[in-house]
Amino acid sequence: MGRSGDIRGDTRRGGVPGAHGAHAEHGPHEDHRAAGADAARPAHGSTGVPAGPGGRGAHGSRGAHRSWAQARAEAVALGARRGAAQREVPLDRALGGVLGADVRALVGLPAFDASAMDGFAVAGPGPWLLVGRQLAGAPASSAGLRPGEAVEIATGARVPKGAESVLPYERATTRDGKVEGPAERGRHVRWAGEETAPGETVLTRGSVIGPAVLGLAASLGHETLPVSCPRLSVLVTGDEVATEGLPGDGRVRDAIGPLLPGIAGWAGARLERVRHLGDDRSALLAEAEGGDTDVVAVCGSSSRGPADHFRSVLDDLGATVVVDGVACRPGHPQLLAYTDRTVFVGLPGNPGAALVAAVTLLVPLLSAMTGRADPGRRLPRAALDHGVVPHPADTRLIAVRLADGRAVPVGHDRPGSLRGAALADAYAVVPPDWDGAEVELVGLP
Ligand SMILES: Nc1nc2c(c(=O)[nH]1)N[C@H]1C(S)=C(S)[C@@H](COP(=O)(O)OP(=O)(O)OC[C@H]3O[C@@H](n4cnc5c(N)ncnc54)[C@H](O)[C@@H]3O)O[C@H]1N2
Ligand code: MOO
Repeated sequence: MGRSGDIRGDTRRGGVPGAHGAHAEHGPHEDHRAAGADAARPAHGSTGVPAGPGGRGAHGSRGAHRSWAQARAEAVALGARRGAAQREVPLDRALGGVLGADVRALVGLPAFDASAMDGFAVAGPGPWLLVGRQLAGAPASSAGLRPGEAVEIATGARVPKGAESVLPYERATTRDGKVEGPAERGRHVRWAGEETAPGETVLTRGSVIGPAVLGLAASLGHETLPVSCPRLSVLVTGDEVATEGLPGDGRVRDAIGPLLPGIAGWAGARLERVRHLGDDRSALLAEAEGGDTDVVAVCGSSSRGPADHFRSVLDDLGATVVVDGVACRPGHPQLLAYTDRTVFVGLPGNPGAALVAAVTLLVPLLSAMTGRADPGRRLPRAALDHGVVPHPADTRLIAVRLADGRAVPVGHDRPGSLRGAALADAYAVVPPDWDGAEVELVGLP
């Protein structure tokens, strides 16, 4: 509804008559939030936003909005406190996981003295009498070499005892069963343990298990790796939310369930299941109470409407609420809470806002649970279109493409839409006091 999704209209100063950039991202329907949402907010947050009538938000809030940076910091701190169970996973299933413990070398690398070249292993000064051949995988003769002797040797073959170097073919001359050439003491042999000592720590907890990690682990003799992987389940609420078919006539397709497996995997977690509950409070309570995962994300119940039961369910569970509202646009209705068993994250129902909330709370939480760095925070700062207007109180997250070191808004980034995010490489983080300097970027998977 309302204005075109063109970013020029949405974010450039003066692009829309009378529109402030941040406010303009909401359609006319939602414009009550431009003026009213601040008043409708929970009581004083760190952003200095005034409370609604009676000192509480118009929604009867009990909490205070966290700044966007504080909210992320809270999620990281909670994730680090909770951690995640680790289990031994066979190498062929560990790709993409996160190491739950340091990995040590079970053997030194190389594990034996091995030739680094095809040629001749030689002992003492030359010329050398050729006494045999040593191929890779073959046992070395126990006698070894005496000074003045050589064996023809293949790359990767065991270097016999007594040999001091390998003379590559291209530097050797052979005549009458003898070898000559400029052998250099110690050269062209990979000596046992010279690269990695036995017992040395080669990888640390929190490292992402990529292909090279798997190869390294195998070369060090590991069959399994300690993988730490928080388990996430998702509860999608909303009677209007359908899982198939064409949207319309009051029904929307679930756009959050399909994006969360990728978010979870990116953050080093595993999404166990997505359940659709309608607006049934008792079902939400039962699922939240009986969950067997480390983290439960509840979608579409983060506001204070008549069918938003998440807060009262958290009350019933005796949960401690850490974050109740974040001073960011979109995505301000977000929640972070925990019980002894479970961490809960509340994502707004508007899909574009849900993705912003996911990178604000869920990804930092899950990555901190495994001790890994937040995958969204790998990008350097970038210059941003100066036409972007900051929100007076909230941090804006603006979908951008990255080109030549600049962040270029892609538009289409209304809270209810994922179109902008689908086109974007990252969100540009525009704090309320933005002065046009380079902005932080939060990468998207
Ligand atoms: N009086 C106020 N009303 C609202 C405020 C406010 O400050 N004061 N904030 C608005 C904002 S911002 C958001 S975001 C939403 C968040 O509300 P909920 O998390 O409770 O979500 P719902 O109300 O259930 O849904 C919002 C919107 O999103 C659609 N939806 C829900 N789930 C899905 C899904 N899985 N996939 C696609 N679309 C979904 C739903 O149909 C609604 O259109 O509250 C505002 N209200
Ligand atoms: O704009 Mo709401 O902020 O859609 O989360």
